Amino acid sequence: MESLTRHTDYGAKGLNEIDINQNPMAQFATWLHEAEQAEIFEPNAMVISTVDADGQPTSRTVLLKGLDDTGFEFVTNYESRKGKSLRANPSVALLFPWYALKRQVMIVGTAVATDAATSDAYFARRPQGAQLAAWASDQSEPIARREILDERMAALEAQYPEGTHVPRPEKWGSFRVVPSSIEFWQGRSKRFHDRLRFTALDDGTWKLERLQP
Ligand SMILES: Cc1cc2nc3c(=O)[nH]c(=O)nc-3n(C[C@H](O)[C@H](O)[C@H](O)COP(=O)(O)O)c2cc1C
Ligand code: PXP
Repeated sequence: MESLTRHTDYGAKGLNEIDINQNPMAQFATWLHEAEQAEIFEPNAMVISTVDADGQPTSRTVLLKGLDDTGFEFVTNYESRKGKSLRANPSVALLFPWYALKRQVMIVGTAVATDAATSDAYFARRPQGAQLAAWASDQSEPIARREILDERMAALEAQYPEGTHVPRPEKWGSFRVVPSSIEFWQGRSKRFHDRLRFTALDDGTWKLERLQP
């Protein structure tokens, strides 16, 4: 396996304290826009790590669905494995792995369920198939056969013909991750990378530090 011994050079493009936006959410929006421009697959995909009631960490990918000065939003099933973990422990880590740009963004924060109106508004914008899938799936629970899921879906499609209103299941909705730190990582040659980390201060401002590669 050639990839295991490869030493790819991550290039000369740096990240410095002068050029970085002093508002990390604005800096994040710039990098997300650049990931979109680079046409990488699902630039808004992020890995979210949670810790369950027993202290066991787990990670999985979700899509970023909203971004503003207060945090990062995603949608999921509140009764899923991650939903249960977040009820027990709201601490999370987010990772945006933009390898094609030799970049990653690492966020530490706290996840809070949004209000029902926010979840309703997003659910209403989803394609009907995805709305029905949210009803059909008890996310993260084992099931004996794929056919059972397909039968559930067929029954839902009969109940809600194309174009009819599908209400949001209560078990499904959005979370907002309120960041306590945001690190911007830019890969550089010789594994001598740039790392700039913002930490939220009590007065609402951010402290910026450079970390060693
Ligand atoms: C690119 C990608 C995007 C995904 N986006 C979501 C998402 O936004 N919400 C979600 O619940 N699951 C999403 N999934 C599925 C999750 O990775 C995961 O399988 C699911 O949420 C169950 O996780 P859990 O059992 O740890 O709760 C996505 C998977 C991939 C590969
Ligand atoms: C199970 C699941 N829920 C939610 C999402 C994200 O929301 P949406 O389907 O509205 O893009 C995804 C995206 O892959 C998903 O797989």
